[in-house]
Amino acid sequence: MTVPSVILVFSGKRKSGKDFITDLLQDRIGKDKCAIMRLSAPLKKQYAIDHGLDYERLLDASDYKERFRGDMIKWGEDKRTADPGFFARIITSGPGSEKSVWMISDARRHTDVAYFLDNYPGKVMTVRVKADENIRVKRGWVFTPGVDDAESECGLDTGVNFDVVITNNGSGDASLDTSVGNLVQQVLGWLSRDLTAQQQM
Ligand SMILES: Nc1ncnc2c1ncn2[C@@H]1O[C@H](COP(=O)(O)OP(=O)(O)OP(=O)(O)O)[C@@H](O)[C@H]1O
Repeated sequence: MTVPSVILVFSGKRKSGKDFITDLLQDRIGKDKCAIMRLSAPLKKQYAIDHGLDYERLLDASDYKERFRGDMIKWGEDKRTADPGFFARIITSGPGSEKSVWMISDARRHTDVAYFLDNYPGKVMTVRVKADENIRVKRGWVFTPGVDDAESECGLDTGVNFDVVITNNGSGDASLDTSVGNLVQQVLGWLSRDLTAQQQM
């Protein structure tokens, strides 16, 4: 099993900007050091295969993805209930797993967070991305019953003491720059501590 120096486990509501923030962090930390891993990626691939669908179209922000979202969520929940580490194990053994910083961009349930905390003690930072509802609407979010009130959206609303909370109401927001900058510094700090520890071994 590859063990990175830092694992950032992200969660947040739809259109809060999880992808935007993880992309930003990856640019700042460096693509050579940092991988973005999506728990939903193998879910979509396997769901597409099982249901004869177009995998590429499930990945983008199209209506196609929205049409299948509800059923796909249920299918994934059933898989995760049977084996909570099923998707996490797939993404952490694939491309990018050799890098020292992993960013899991879409944790949804307590079992997702628990998987990383249990398997990588001392390496995990939990990060919550937040955005005001009106901002999420401007980004295209429409409340969808069965999706936005499901466990996959609300499972982490309570019960996790997030290590970092990022408020992402827009790129002109100075607090966004500050919180991203602080997180980058923390990650670099963990990386250099790990490097020093390895050199002393
Ligand atoms: N700070 C920001 N400045 C400008 N645009 C942003 C910002 N944050 C997010 N966006 C834009 O808002 C849209 C939604 O963001 P993003 O895809 O990152 O959200 P998400 O939380 O990953 O959504 P989902 O859960 O639906 O996949 C994207 O078009 C993204 O570029």
